[in-house]
Amino acid sequence: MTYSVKEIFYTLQGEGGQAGTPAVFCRFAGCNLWTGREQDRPSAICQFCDTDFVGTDGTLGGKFTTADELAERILAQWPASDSQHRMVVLTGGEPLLQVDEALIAALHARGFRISVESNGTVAAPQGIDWLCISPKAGADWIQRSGQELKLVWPQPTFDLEAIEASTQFSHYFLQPMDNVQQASNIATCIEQSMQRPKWRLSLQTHKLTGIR
Ligand SMILES: C[S@@+](CC[C@H](N)C(=O)[O-])C[C@H]1O[C@@H](n2cnc3c(N)ncnc32)[C@H](O)[C@@H]1O
Ligand SMILES: Nc1nc2[nH]cc(C(=O)O)c2c(=O)[nH]1
Ligand code: SF4
Ligand SMILES: [Mg+2]
Repeated sequence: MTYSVKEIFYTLQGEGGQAGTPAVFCRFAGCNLWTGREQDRPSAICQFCDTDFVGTDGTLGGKFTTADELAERILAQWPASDSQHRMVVLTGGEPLLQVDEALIAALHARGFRISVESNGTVAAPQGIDWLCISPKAGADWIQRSGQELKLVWPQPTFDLEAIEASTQFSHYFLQPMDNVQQASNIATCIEQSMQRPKWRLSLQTHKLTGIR
């Protein structure tokens, strides 16, 4: 398996139930719901993406021909003084187009807790420690269980009650869509959460703090 990686960087998880936790981010190139080209955005299944996941030209990006090679590059970003709190976030693009059992084993062998950010269209392999699913209206939503459901909101065709009844996650979050209507999206998320307390507000704290 050759892994195509856009970028690798060390930061704090900005979103969801693990916000504030130091983690190495590995952003895989490519997605099944958008090409990543601006001219294709209006016709894409997922049209609100805030991320450049095209190519392998970002910080420490590249093609990795083995799981061990990629896991070593990820480990090299972690503070040498710590072996107890290693966490990696596999994201993208859509990471589950590339993440396999070999990579999971190679990261676990190096003491990492493995978090994944996925759009839920691909069944997750075994061994992921924290699976965050963020479904997209209009896409096939297959992976309906995990640690965290992080619904970017509003997405008009989604119904919160129906989602609650058809999923099994440990935590449920509403994350305001970052677009020109962000202020009203935040207000809508707060209102929805207060009406349906199963859902908590997830802010993209890395954007608020100006970290990566
Ligand atoms: C860039 S995606 C990559 C992982 C995967 N493809 C997915 O969609 O979950 C990482 C996270 O950012 C969220 N996201 C993307 N664009 C956003 C936006 N404009 N506003 C808020 N969250 C956004 C996604 O829903 C997902 O939870
Ligand atoms: N700090 C930080 N936290 C994040 N959580 C999810 C992200 C993503 O793009 O997948 C992300 C990101 O890009 N940066
Ligand atoms: S599914 Fe994720 S990576 Fe793909 S276009 Fe949507 S938000 Fe971006
Ligand atoms: Mg992001």
